[in-house]
Amino acid sequence: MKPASKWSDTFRYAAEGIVTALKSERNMKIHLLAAVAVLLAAAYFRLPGRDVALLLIVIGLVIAAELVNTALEAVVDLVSPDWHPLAKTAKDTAAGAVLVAAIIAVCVGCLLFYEPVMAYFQQ
Ligand SMILES: Nc1ncnc2c1ncn2[C@@H]1O[C@H](COP(=O)(O)OP(=O)(O)OP(=O)(O)O)[C@@H](O)[C@H]1O
Repeated sequence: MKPASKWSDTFRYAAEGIVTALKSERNMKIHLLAAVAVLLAAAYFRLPGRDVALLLIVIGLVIAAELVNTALEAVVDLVSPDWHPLAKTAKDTAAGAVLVAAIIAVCVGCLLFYEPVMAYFQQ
């Protein structure tokens, strides 16, 4: 039986997974840059803590969806390197999950930034 891994190993493997996804997935880099830009904008417009918490939730949702999508792509490429309709379904639906999360994140961002941005330009 495989020996139980330590907590530190668990975190290290998870960090390796995140770094691998960041290096290999262009979309992951875009999501991360967008997240940093949104959080900087939230600080600039002094969004209340509750709104920042909502932004963190949707940012986490998008990044987690992209990580799962990356994992699924790797598994599909491993088990089905040749074209297969089920491989297509798996990859397309996983990509769809990222798209849904990203659309929700953009909607939440628009709702939260609308008032402070309008107030800024009406000054
Ligand atoms: N083995 C396969 N069988 C059938 N269709 C596939 C297969 N591999 C990829 N595809 C199709 O090609 C699309 C792109 O697959 P690919 O592995 O290149 O993902 P990707 O474009 O790199 O995704 P991402 O941008 O999220 O990294 C999939 O969504 C799917 O429709």
